Amino acid sequence: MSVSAKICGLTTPEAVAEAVRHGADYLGFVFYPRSPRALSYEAAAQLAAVVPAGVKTVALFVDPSDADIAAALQAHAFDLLQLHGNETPERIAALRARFGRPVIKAIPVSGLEDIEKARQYIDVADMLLFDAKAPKSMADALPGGNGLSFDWELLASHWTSDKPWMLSGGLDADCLEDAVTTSGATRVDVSSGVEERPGIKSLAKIRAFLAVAARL
Ligand SMILES: O=C(O)c1ccccc1NCC(=O)[C@H](O)[C@H](O)COP(=O)(O)O
Repeated sequence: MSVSAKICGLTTPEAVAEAVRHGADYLGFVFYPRSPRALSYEAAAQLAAVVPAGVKTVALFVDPSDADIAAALQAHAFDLLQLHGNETPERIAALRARFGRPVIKAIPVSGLEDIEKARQYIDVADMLLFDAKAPKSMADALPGGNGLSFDWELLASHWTSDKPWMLSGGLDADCLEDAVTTSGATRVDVSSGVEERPGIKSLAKIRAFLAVAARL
């Protein structure tokens, strides 16, 4: 059994092609202006246009307006929406209904209470993405893409729902096997761990990450 993989924060045609060639299942495009991976809708649409049908394109937002999502979907028919902010269950239900796209809801995790809080999204999101919550002391933290991990054991011990979920936060080719074995994840997501520096993906690290995912 291989583990499904999402490569997030892609910014160049070369990185998109490498991720597709080596078996990524999902490709994420970040629409959050403060991110070093942020793209315009037009730039992301150009990258996504060459992605083959079997690979899902994901448009990532933080507390978007309806107009933000409409503009992205007008530029390209992204397959899924990923919401990485403080979106409520009601907001997610409304966005799903309006835009007809499956929603991945990111859940920031630092402790057991965060796993419990995720339950409120089970009925409205199509998939959950458990990501590390940045500590308050990290002044320049983003809502995601910080290269931080959390205690993977929390998921194995406390997450009991059948709702599809992804493990995220601080993953790379070196820790992926341990992360998957410890958490029980069957889907994983990475950004910083396949980069040379923030916003610049490493083709070699993408290959190495996807090779581990494929053999797990
Ligand atoms: O990647 C970003 O810059 C980003 C900015 C704002 C919200 C979310 C963001 N990324 C979300 C992702 O899906 C990342 O892949 C996830 O947080 C894991 O990141 P990393 O720990 O760097 O692998």
